[in-house]
Amino acid sequence: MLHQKRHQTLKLIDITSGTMLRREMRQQRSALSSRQSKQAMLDVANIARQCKPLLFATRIASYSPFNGELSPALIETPNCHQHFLPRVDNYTRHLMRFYSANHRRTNRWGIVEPIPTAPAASINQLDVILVPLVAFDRKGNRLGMGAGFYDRALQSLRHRANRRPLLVGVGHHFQEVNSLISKPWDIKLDAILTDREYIVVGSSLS
Ligand SMILES: Nc1nc2c(c(=O)[nH]1)N(C=O)[C@@H](CNc1ccc(C(=O)N[C@@H](CCC(=O)O)C(=O)O)cc1)CN2
Ligand SMILES: Nc1ncnc2c1ncn2[C@@H]1O[C@H](COP(=O)(O)OP(=O)(O)OP(=O)(O)O)[C@@H](O)[C@H]1O
Repeated sequence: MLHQKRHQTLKLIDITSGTMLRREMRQQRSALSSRQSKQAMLDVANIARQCKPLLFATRIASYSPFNGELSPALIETPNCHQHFLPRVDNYTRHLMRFYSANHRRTNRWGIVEPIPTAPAASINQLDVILVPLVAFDRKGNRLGMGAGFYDRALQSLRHRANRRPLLVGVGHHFQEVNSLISKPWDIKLDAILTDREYIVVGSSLS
């Protein structure tokens, strides 16, 4: 009951303040035990089998989880022969790009990222981008870490309808909220993959 009340409150907070929602969700994520995180990792891999674009994709950008993010590490991508990871090149200029994941190091936040000499991928060379998130809604709105790295990195997709990567948000089911306010710079997700379901945005099936 208490849990339900808290959940309802969260959904209201969401409408007024992304900052508070972000803090709540990040706390909830970090509070998961390692057993729960491992189970969620197995569950999301299972659900990902319904995501056909992932099975066929040859170039995929994913992320190396930190801060309680749901790990995509066990998701099967049988046709992927080029794997990319994000790297923040300039924190103050909010510059993030995707680079080949073949050689990696750990950065100042403890996130595994490609080394400086790794080849870069332009956004349109990618088939699927697995996007980490702090909160999401079923309309494809996403709340991230709050630095605008993904929104800026993906902004070229704003007016591009064809030949664009599929943007698949990945998060725990409890990171869903009723409705997030869409900001002018936000790039919407095409789908969301959780440990419980694969949600196709705009599909009545989801
Ligand atoms: N797994 C994963 N990798 C990712 C991202 C992500 O969200 N998830 N990013 C998506 O953006 C980029 C990293 N973005 C980050 C944004 C904020 C903070 C962070 O911890 N900020 C501190 C305060 C900043 C500081 O002074 O270091 C904080 O929020 O407490 C870390 C990474 C690139 N790689
Ligand atoms: N394409 C853009 N051009 C200029 N500024 C942007 C752009 N995208 C985001 N920003 C700025 O970045 C800041 C953070 O945006 P927002 O709160 O939407 O981040 P987020 O979605 O939580 O983070 P991220 O995109 O890194 O996952 C905002 O203040 C916004 O002004």
